[in-house]
Amino acid sequence: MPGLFSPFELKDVTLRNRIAVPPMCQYSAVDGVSNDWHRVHYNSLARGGAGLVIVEATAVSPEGRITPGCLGLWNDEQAEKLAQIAREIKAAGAIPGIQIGHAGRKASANLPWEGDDHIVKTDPRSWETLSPSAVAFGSNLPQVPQEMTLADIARVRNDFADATRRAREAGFEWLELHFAHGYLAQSFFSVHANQRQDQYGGNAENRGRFLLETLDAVRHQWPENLPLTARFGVIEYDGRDEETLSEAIDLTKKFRANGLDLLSVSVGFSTPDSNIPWGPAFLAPVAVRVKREANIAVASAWGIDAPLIANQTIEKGELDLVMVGKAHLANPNWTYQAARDLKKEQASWVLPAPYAHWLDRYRVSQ
Ligand SMILES: Cc1cc2c(cc1C)N(C[C@H](O)[C@H](O)[C@H](O)COP(=O)(O)O)c1[nH]c(=O)[nH]c(=O)c1N2
Ligand SMILES: NC(=O)C1=CN(Cc2ccccc2)CCC1
Repeated sequence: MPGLFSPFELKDVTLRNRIAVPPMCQYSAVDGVSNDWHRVHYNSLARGGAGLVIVEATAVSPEGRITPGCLGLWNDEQAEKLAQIAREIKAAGAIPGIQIGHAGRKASANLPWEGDDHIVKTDPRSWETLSPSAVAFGSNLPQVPQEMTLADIARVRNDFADATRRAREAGFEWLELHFAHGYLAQSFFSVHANQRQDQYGGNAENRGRFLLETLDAVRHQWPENLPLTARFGVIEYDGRDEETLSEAIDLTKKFRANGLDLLSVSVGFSTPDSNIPWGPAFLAPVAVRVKREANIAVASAWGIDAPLIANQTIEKGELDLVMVGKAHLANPNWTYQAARDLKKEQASWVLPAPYAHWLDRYRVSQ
């Protein structure tokens, strides 16, 4: 059986295969509350056969949203609506995951298809952004954020813990902390964004402190028997990669020692002046290095959407989980298509009975 379709056990959770739908913002919420767009979206992805479906970046507080259209988990109404989505993902045979995060200095932005830039301050929809230091990202996000006080840091850490409790009560079985893509946690780790002189800035240990403290606060709210994971930008492609990777691997070892079960390896996106080597599975070799050197289960994404390549990364023991993003927006049944490409005939292994029964038996076309 192709490695891609082998089950994956992590703590008390078993995924039916090694395919995950990574979090992908839908920018379709009002006041952070999910609606029918999200229900149909996540149901179709779960019915498509992936082993794990991770709900998009969900903000731990109102100012932690990237845009006004982002989901939140800072109140009980949001949690109740998300609980229905968790139930429906599970009913379709996938494990329900959710990513929680804080957008930091990338917050208060227009939807991607409405500018993808900071909302002008005179617009009542805009809000003040927070970051380790008063340093703007630049480019399309020029707003200078407020430097966080120690009280801000403690509050946001508690917001992560509260959102974790709500995620657990909503029935999610896989938690992913958003420590990547230039958002708040990544910014604390970044030499570009973090110029603090206190215990949260300067050397790599200090720049990792917020992430470790947040992991610790979350771990106390998340059940010991369910996977606790993080998506972390381990490389920036900013000319400092060896140093960043080495620091990131050291921090990942500390994450593992403090209860992290898997790392979803990604890019930092902390500076607009990066030189990303876009291409099929470009990040896979970096993920393999993190897996080997930090000795932790890893998932990775970024152009790993050719079934043969995806299957190869699993069978060669390079990745434990493949995250297939944009390809799932084009085809929610990507997993079924991959099963056919890999000649794993039994559609019933990846699709619900109303579809699989007929596809298994009466396929006249190729
Ligand atoms: C529309 C959309 C929205 C999001 C994303 C991407 C896209 C296209 N991505 C990144 C995504 O999870 C994935 O890592 C990348 O898209 C790379 O994988 P693919 O090359 O698309 O398979 C993303 N990543 C993340 O950690 N949290 C998120 O909420 C989002 N949101
Ligand atoms: N919330 C997130 O983590 C997001 C990540 N993205 C990563 C990305 C960067 C560049 C190209 C594609 C995707 C885009 C949208 C939101």
